[in-house]
Amino acid sequence: MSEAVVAGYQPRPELTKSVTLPARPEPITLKPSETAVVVVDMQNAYSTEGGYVDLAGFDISGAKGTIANIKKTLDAAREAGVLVLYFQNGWDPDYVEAGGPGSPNWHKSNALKTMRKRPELQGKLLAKGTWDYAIVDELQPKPGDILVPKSRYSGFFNTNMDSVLRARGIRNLVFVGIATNVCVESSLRDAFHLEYFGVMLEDATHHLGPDFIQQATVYNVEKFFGWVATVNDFCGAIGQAAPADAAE
Ligand SMILES: NC(=O)N/C=C\C(=O)O
Repeated sequence: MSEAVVAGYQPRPELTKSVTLPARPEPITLKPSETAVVVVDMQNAYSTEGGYVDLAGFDISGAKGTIANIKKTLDAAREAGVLVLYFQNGWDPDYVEAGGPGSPNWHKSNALKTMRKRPELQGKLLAKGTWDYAIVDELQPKPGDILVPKSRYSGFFNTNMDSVLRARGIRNLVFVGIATNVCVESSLRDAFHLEYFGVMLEDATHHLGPDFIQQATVYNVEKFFGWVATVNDFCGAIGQAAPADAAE
């Protein structure tokens, strides 16, 4: 059955107009109706002083600028009718979803390791319902956005992400968030293997670790897994598709 004959279905022809996004290694053409912006783990844990990665000893001084650039990206995306999806990383308050010693996650998660080293933090890091788990105030989801909870680095693993996207005919994913080299890259790689076209906005992502690690992911995405673009280029391109009355 064609979607257009379903009662109550309201096609929005302006969203099917293609725009060309300047990107590396080459420009990519996107239809807003087939595109989603994926906001990766913009929780206090990853971008606010006193959150998990700060307590674990990572430098998050660049996170404020990343938040501002993501906000700009989301404003432009929503105005153009582009779907916005949020990943939210973490586990139940008892950390059952984190896995025990039989899970590599138990051994590699710096949140779990930090809590084992500092027992007074137990229950506070990345646990559902805590300040650490919450999305930062500046980027609170808006009506119509979709939230996908996840318990490992890739937002496609053990989540409904693929079904959510396929049900809406989404083919292109524009990734922003923290951390470039962990959850952003893991999710973009999985997106590639599931036949999605992944774009990373390099100035709306932030890395965990030395600066060269940001460049390593940019190289990987550009060369092997997708496309790299900037916030200004994305906003400029997607603005071409925004309904004429949206700016009034
Ligand atoms: N959101 C992320 O990239 N997370 C990275 C590390 C972690 O969650 O421990």
